[in-house]
Amino acid sequence: MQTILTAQQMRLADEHTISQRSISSLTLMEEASRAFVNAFLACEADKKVSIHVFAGQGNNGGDGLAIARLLQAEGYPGLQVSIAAFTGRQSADFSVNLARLKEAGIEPVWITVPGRVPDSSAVVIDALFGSGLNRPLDENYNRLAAQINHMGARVYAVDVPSGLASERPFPGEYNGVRALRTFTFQRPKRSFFLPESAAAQQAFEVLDIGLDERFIESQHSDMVLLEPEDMRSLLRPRKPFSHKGTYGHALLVAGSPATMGAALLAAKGCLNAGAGLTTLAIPASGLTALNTALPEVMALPEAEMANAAGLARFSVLAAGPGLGTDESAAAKVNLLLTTGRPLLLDADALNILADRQWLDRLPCGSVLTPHMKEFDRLFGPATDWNERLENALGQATARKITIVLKNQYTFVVPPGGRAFVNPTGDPAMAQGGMGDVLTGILAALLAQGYAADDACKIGCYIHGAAGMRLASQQFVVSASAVAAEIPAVLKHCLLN
Ligand SMILES: NC(=O)C1=CN([C@@H]2O[C@H](COP(=O)(O)OP(=O)(O)OC[C@H]3O[C@@H](n4cnc5c(N)ncnc54)[C@H](O)[C@@H]3O)[C@@H](O)[C@H]2O)[C@@H](O)CC1
Ligand SMILES: [K+]
Repeated sequence: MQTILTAQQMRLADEHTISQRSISSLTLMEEASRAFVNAFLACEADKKVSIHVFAGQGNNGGDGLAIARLLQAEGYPGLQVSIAAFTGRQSADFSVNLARLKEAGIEPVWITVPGRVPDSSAVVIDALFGSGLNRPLDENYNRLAAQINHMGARVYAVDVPSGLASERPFPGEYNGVRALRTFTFQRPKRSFFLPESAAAQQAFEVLDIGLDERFIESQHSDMVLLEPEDMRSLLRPRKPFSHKGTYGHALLVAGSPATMGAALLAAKGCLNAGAGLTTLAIPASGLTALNTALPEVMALPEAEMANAAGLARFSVLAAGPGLGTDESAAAKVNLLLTTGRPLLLDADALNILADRQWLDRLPCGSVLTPHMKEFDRLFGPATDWNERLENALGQATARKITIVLKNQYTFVVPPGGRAFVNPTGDPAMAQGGMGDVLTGILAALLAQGYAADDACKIGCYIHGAAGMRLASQQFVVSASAVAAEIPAVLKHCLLN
């Protein structure tokens, strides 16, 4: 796991590293700039490309000037450097790098009043502001950013796209530089995981600049990034002499006559993520489809969904995919709530909770898997994703539940004030049924005895990893293909 730092904590990590390694901040800046240049070389190998570096006067600008000098030494002749100096003072390391730039024979252009910038460059390096940005861009910088965006160049941002705040995007429409790619130092910034950052960058890559990892990991943070190694330590291998009873019995209450596919997808996810037994509670009209498509899965006769005592034999109770929100669906959710046992609820089960105001009946230890709209219906509207995430952090702790807030980067939010960011997934997975498969996977992991937070971390990770594996070969990835890929992904996560 990687702790995601605030801008202030990042500064402390810089200072700590500088004193611990007995190096100057200038040396660290040079190392960061070298790391940027190495990553840049991999993307822009043609040395004849025209490059325009836009630098501010802080340390991000200092990086920009060092990068320009290093790129010239790498043999890129077509370099221009512009320094935006509408306001503000030069940082000490900026000043030294300005002198070094001039020594290297590069004379920068100073932009002190708004005007037209030359727009012929194929590549822009954006080093106006980095993690020091602490207020929205004013009109001058906004205009410059608009001109850069208008150039149609391939924009590489240094550390942070200029205009994007590191912790949480500023309210309102994004008015900064729009980067193709950000090369960010040591850690992704917290705002990169919030969907509003899509306006500022298409992708980011993290560069190790040698900051002290022990110091970074000792910092308190409300956001932690999951990594492949976490799966290896969380996942448990199948045991010798084990049998189907060892791995739990999941009940999935799902499906309606028109949406039986959702129930089947959830059941397929559950089977493939290793539940010992999977039982589906579906309307009778779905039985033929179930027996044909998934012969391993059992069906619970509808009459048994009226008796809470009969549910005691299941090790996990899950509901939602394709369930509908009518009276009979609500009666099933009501029955599950009366058991007083932790529940796994998704999709329509969440809508039922919201519509009937049953949220306060939810037992501690439950897991909810809403996407944005479902979350807002349950917990109230939010003006932006940061507010929504903070609400999720508060709700999970207050209600002692785990909220899986789904998005490109899904947030697993257990009680305790930390959101675990899932890094896996691919746009090829943007298709109906994905959430149903995730619910089945989570049910299987809970049935196998994983704690709710661990089940959600593993489940989200392997679900996205399955999609990524398939997307490396395919344009689009279906939900049933993701479910089918899960056993191989689990094996890979355990072994690697
Ligand atoms: N501290 C270090 O040792 C290192 C810092 N590095 C670089 O330093 C950057 C951070 O540098 P700084 O802290 O100097 O900050 P920036 O260079 O991001 O910004 C410079 C200054 O601009 C001012 N400012 C903030 N918002 C503004 C706005 N909207 N309009 C006008 N002025 C505004 C602030 O006073 C800020 O300090 C990182 O992003 C990274 O690129 C790297 O060189 C690695 C090492
Ligand atoms: K920048």
